[in-house]
Amino acid sequence: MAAAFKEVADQLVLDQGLRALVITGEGRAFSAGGDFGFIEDRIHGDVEDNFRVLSGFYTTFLALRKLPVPTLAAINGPAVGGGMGLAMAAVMRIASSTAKLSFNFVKLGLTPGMASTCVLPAATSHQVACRLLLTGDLITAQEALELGLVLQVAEPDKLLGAAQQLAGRIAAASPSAVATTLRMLRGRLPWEQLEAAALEEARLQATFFKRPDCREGVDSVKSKRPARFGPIERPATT
Ligand SMILES: C/C=C/C(=O)SCCNC(=O)CCNC(=O)[C@H](O)C(C)(C)COP(=O)(O)OP(=O)(O)OC[C@H]1O[C@@H](n2cnc3c(N)ncnc32)[C@H](O)[C@@H]1OP(=O)(O)O
Repeated sequence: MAAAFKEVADQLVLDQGLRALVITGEGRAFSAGGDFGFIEDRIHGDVEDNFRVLSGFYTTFLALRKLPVPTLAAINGPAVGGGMGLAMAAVMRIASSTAKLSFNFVKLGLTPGMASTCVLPAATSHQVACRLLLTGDLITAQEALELGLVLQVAEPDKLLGAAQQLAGRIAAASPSAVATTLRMLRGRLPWEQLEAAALEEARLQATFFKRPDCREGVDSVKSKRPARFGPIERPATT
């Protein structure tokens, strides 16, 4: 899916008529993040291989931030882990009133990915980033609105329309003024900084997959039971 996503993003870069992009999930979720099967592969994988796969995975989705037009995420259902990271790669987010959002990495015994430690404080506040990344709390769309994580909450049947309306208002503005404004807004969090954060996070996460806490975290999330994590292990370094 990441490869297909990158292919579409690469084609869209060439589309001179594109003014704004709306992304949403198919089915009832926006994205549940890393598939359990993919996570199992990382648990059994070699650290270097994990790093290669994770860095490719995360930088692919962050490619949304390289598109010359604003991307809006219409969060139609659960957005968790890397799925929430994907929503954060958009410049604005509108959530369905039924959506649930979480950066649940720590609940899986993992450190964050998708440059979340860099993107989330910049998009919200340091306090909000600390709360969401250190607890892995699953929050409602309404709470996400109060925390400034999403711009708007819409009823499920109005979600796509609300996102398309916002995209339409962007499309009606001067394309070159929008493009330059977007470039300046993005410049406050330069791509080099984002990429460095994504790579540092991928490097750390690659090692955390190999720890017993990850096995326990995944089992507990899958079976919806409280986790029994071990004591602090020797701090990992990048
Ligand atoms: C490198 C990448 C790192 C990451 O992205 S880390 C994050 C990985 N993702 C997760 O840990 C998400 C775990 N899932 C959940 O927390 C919950 O689920 C949700 C909040 C997404 C949705 O909750 P609810 O609406 O109550 O649905 P439900 O009954 O828990 O799940 C519906 C079906 O979806 C399957 N499912 C959920 N998440 C995943 C996943 N990540 N990979 C594969 N399957 C998943 C379940 O097992 C179940 O399936 P069935 O209907 O057959 O029982």
